[in-house]
Order: sequence, then C-alpha cells, then structure tokens
Amino acid sequence: MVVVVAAAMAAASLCCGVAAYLYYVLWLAPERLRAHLRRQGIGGPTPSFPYGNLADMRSHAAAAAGGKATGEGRQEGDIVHDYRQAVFPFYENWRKQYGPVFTYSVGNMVFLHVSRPDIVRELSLCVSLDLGKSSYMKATHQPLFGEGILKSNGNAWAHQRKLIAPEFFPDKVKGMVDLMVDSAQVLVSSWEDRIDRSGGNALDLMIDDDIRAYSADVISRTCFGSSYVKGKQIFDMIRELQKTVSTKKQNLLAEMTGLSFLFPKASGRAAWRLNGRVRALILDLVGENGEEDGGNLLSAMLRSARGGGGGGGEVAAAAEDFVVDNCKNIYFAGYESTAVTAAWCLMLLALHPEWQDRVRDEVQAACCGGGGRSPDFPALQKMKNLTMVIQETLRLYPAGAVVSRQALRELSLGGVRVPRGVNIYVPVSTLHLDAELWGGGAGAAEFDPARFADARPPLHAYLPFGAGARTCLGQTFAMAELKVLLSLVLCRFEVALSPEYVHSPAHKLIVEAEHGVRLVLKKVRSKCDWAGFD
Ligand code: HEM
Repeated sequence: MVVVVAAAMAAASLCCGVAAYLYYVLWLAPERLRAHLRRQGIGGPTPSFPYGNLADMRSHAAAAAGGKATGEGRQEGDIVHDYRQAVFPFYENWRKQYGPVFTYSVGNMVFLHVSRPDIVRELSLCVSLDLGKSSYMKATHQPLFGEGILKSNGNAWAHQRKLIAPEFFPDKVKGMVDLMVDSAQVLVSSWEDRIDRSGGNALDLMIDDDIRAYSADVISRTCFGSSYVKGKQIFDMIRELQKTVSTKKQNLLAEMTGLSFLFPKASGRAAWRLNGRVRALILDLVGENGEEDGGNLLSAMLRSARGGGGGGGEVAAAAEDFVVDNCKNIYFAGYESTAVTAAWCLMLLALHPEWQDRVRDEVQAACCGGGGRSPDFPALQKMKNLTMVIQETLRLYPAGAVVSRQALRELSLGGVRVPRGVNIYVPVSTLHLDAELWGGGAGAAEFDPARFADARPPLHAYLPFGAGARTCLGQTFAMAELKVLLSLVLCRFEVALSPEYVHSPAHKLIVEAEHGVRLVLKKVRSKCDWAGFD
C-alpha cells in the first residue's frame, strides 16, 4: 500500500513538473520577450496558446488564395511581379496594421519583423557574433544542414567561414569559368538536339529541371571535382531531403518543447534515413578525392579536417561530420538559389525582348567579336547589360525571401532593444519593392534593369545576397555561373513565354515558380563559333 501511494505521489509530482516546464517554455518565456518588446511600443497580433499566431497566418493565406490575390494566373501580357500579398499575406496585412516593426509568434518562437530602413542598415553593418542565424526549426532542419556554415553560430561559424570563403574569391572563380562553360554547353546542346528531333525550329519547354541539372553539374565539377552522375545523385537526394524537412506538418510541438523524443513523426525518420544515404555518397566522394589535392573546396575542407586531429591522415569522426555537413550546405546553398534565379531571369527576358536583344548583342560583342572566344572571366565582367538584368531579376525575385537572424545576447538595433532569443526577420521583397526606395509610383514593381546603370542601391534597399557578416559568400561564383548560362542560351536561342506559362511564385524555403517556367525556344543563327558551334 505504502509503495503504491509513493508511486502515485512520484507520478503526480512528475506530471506537475512536466506541466510547469511546459507552461514555462510554451508561454511564460515567450511572453516575457513579447512584454519586453511591447514596453518599447512595438505592437503585433495577439498570440494564442500554444501555437502563437500560426492560425492567423493560415487564415490570411487561405483568404489570399480564396480571393485569388495569389498573383497566379495570367491575363494578356499582364504579369504582376509584386507577389508579396500573394505569398506572404500575413506579413503584408500585419505591416499595414502595425507598421514596419512588429512582433508575432510561431509557437513559442518570438519574431521581430523589421522593414524600417535605419534598422536594416544597422543590421547590415553589424558584424558582432551576438547576431547569429535564427534557430527557428533548427531540430527539424538538422538532417539537411547539420552543424555546417549555414546554420552554425559563434566561433564554429567563424572557423568555417574563414575556411570556405577564400574558395569563392574572384581569383578562384576566374579559374572555374571554363568548367561552367562545359556544363552550359551540355544544356544548350541538349535543347538544340530536342528542337532538331522535333523537326521544327522552335520548342515549347519547361526549363526548370534542365537548369537545376546545370547548376548541380557546375557545383559538382567546380567544388567537389566529382562526376555529373555522382553529383546528380547527391542533389536528387538533397532535394528530397529539403522537401521532407519543409513539409508543413513539421514537428512544431517537438521544436517548441525541446522534447523531440515524444513526437517521433514519420517525416523525421524519413529525413534521417535520407541523410544517411547522402552521407554515404559524400563519404564516397571523399574517398575518391582522398589521396590527391584537387585544388577545390572539397580538398580544402579535407586538409582542414585532417589538420584538426584525424590521426595518420584518417578523417576522425568529428572531422568527418564537418566535411559532410559543409558539403551538404554548399550543395544546398549554391544549387537551388542559382537555378531558380536563372529561371526567373529567362522568364523576364522572355517578357522583355528589347532587353533580350540588347544582352544578346552585348554577349556577341564581348565573346564572338574577338575571334570566337568562349566567355572567360574578363569577358563576363564586361557584360554590363547582363549584369543589370541579373541584378533586376534578383530585386524582383530574390531567392531568399527573408534575411533571418537571432539575438544570441540582448542587443540594440536602430534604437530598439532586442532581447536574447528573439528572431529578427527582414522581408527582402518588401524592401526591394518599396516605392519610396525605388523611385515612387508603380515603377518599383516594374522590370527596369536600367535602374542599376549608374548607382549602387543603398545597403538597406537591396539585399538579394543577405546582409552583414553572414552575407552570401558565393555571390561572385553565382554571378559568373548565371552569366555563363545566360550568354550561351541567348547566343543560341530567342526566348518567348509559352502560352502555357502560369505565373505562380510560391515560397518553398526559397521563392520559386510553383508551376515551373515554360518558354518557347527558337534557334537563332549565332555569330559565335566557339566550342564547336557553327
Ligand atoms: C543567385 C544565387 C544565390 C543567391 C540569391 C544567394 C543568396 C544567399 C542569401 C540571401 C544568403 C543568406 C545571407 C544572410 O543571411 O545575410 C546566402 C548565404 C550563403 N550562400 Fe548564397 N546565394 C546564391 C548562390 C550561392 C552559391 C552559388 C553559393 C556557393 C556555391 C552560396 C553559398 C552561400 C553560403 C555558404 C552562405 C552562408 C554564409 C554564412 O552564413 O556565412 N550561395 N546566400
């Protein structure tokens, strides 16, 4: 009897303890952060227990979809580039209601949504390690990112940045352009073959998968010295992993409580299984590259890992994690964003034949005029119109929808005291489409590459590659990769929008065309005779 009573009392006190813990992490702790912000006059929608404003976000999204504010569909020649209300209706509605700085919560995670230029500017200039990457959904995304450069913070991040960034400096990228041209030739030749096989001079084509294959091939060859086949296997799996970890029924309760063992969801197990397969493939690559110095990113990571304590040239377990996690991070960071930007860029050039002609003339003058050279790094740098077209594409369709940070200690930004733990979200397209920052009126939502002709936009107005110390380290590489692809495509084809194209920007970790980009490609006679072309 005594034993039963004691057991019942122990169980009761365990339940009380768990209840008190849950009350603290799910409500009390976030409420303290919200109160801190409210005292500074920062407003926002009222959160409810336990999911914060998640239900509001879903109802805003449903209303936008029901009202066809989705930006989807297409009337004659009328494509709306401003997708903010369609893709992020909750942010837009709250911004109108509460102003450019407001707070909201997802579960127990408190967000500070900031589009006030002075705060964004200060964030762009901040290099303190106290401003880290947001830990939102970190456990769910762990199989995809591990402890690699994209999500790590503090000294671990600084070490990885120091190692990886030099591999993407302009002098390194310069030596990669020939490999990029090889990959782009595979793509344009395959499109030409398909047109020839169709018996005509033009082809209606969904371009997205082909461009992804190009992007995958470029990273495989340049960074990892790997074959197309192995690179493609890794990419296909990382893409599957990305879909698995971004399913909307993510383990939010597990994230909120930190008790992931209580919520073993099928998606979590599937992600870890996939992760095991990606890891094995990457370690195969490491094995193949182990003996020689390929002069690429993988060799640099291996050198560092071995120097870090793998005895007798062996890569120790922690060092192995370091290499695997960072390979996955680079594949993820460099693949999708570049491919999606290239697809949006071709969509915009299809809509604007005058810019297409201008860029084609410029490419032919830079490469073909000089005796039929394929584009090299100096030639790419001379292509001003192409640069402006890519910059304008990144303004209208920035792959990264938000720049996200977390205050790892209390800090002050633009006079706002941000308590430790708060996630700061800067909505990139809100700034990119701000009528005051971009020339007033409807002009901000129009495609006009000439706006980049003379002046650099101010720090707080243009953030396609992010901000401050965490800014994208692959931007020179990405610009070269995009220019190589676009110059080869435009030399060989005229592009027009397919009648089947449906304009459908959607957010899936990055903003991409939900129904793909469909174009009509028509062969043009090129003046270029480089690399086997007539
Ligand atoms: C058009 C193509 C690309 C776009 C739009 C883009 C955009 C971005 C953005 C917005 C960030 C976050 C910056 C921040 O939080 O402030 C980022 C980070 C990063 N990007 Fe890119 N990126 C592109 C291509 C690439 C490529 C090709 C690579 C490498 C091969 C790359 C590697 C990285 C890495 C490693 C980071 C993390 C940097 C850090 O946290 O220190 N990106 N990128």
